[in-house]
Amino acid sequence: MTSRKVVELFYDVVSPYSWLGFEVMCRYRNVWNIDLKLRPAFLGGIMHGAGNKPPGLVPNKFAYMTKDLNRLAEYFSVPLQSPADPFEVMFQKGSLAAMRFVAAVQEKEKDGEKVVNVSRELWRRIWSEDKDITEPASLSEAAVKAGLSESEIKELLAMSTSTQVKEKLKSTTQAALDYGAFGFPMIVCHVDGKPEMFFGSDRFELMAHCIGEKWLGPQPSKSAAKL
Ligand SMILES: N[C@@H](CCC(=O)N[C@@H](CS)C(=O)NCC(=O)O)C(=O)O
Repeated sequence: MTSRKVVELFYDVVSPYSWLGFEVMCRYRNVWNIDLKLRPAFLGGIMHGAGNKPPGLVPNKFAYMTKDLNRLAEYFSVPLQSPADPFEVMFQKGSLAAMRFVAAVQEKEKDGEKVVNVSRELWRRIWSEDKDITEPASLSEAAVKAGLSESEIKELLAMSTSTQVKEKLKSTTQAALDYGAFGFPMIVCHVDGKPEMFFGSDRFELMAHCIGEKWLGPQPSKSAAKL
């Protein structure tokens, strides 16, 4: 077997398209010969640093995205549902506290699955159940569902406001900007020592081609069973 290609996934739980990208990459991490590195970062910092603005602020794009996300939820089999007030959720409440919490989980926990599970539970809250992700009690509920213990959660909540964790989130966000990010999800595939950057959850076929793998659709285990 040739050595595994490193694939970095930059994401923020405020981004519904990142949820789709995340679930697909989690499904493919044992199908493709890749070493998937999760890179939780802050989309607000990307928008600011890249001089971009969220597509949801353009009324026609917002209307299109709402339809697009409904279709994609079904296509990707991800239980994504828009919250009642997406503007409040995305632009007023935001995800800074949540992403600092995910960064703390990544900093402390050796078990990478905890980052996967906590991220997924936060997405589920904001993009499926229309629940808050800004209050410590909300982060705590997500972490309990992700299987973390009360004592772990207490320590992680304290860590998430520390300078060390704030700097970690900042530096991951800066790393994404350095690769050329202007939005999320962003996937960086390291091919022959060169980083190849892909924006969005709609570039998997092209990405697979670039890393010499096959795109088997959004649910590779189901397609493999059919072959
Ligand atoms: N076409 C992409 C759209 C992804 C997308 O719109 N991401 C938002 C965050 S949820 C973003 O960062 N957009 C920046 C931009 O469109 O310039 C996909 O299907 O995944």
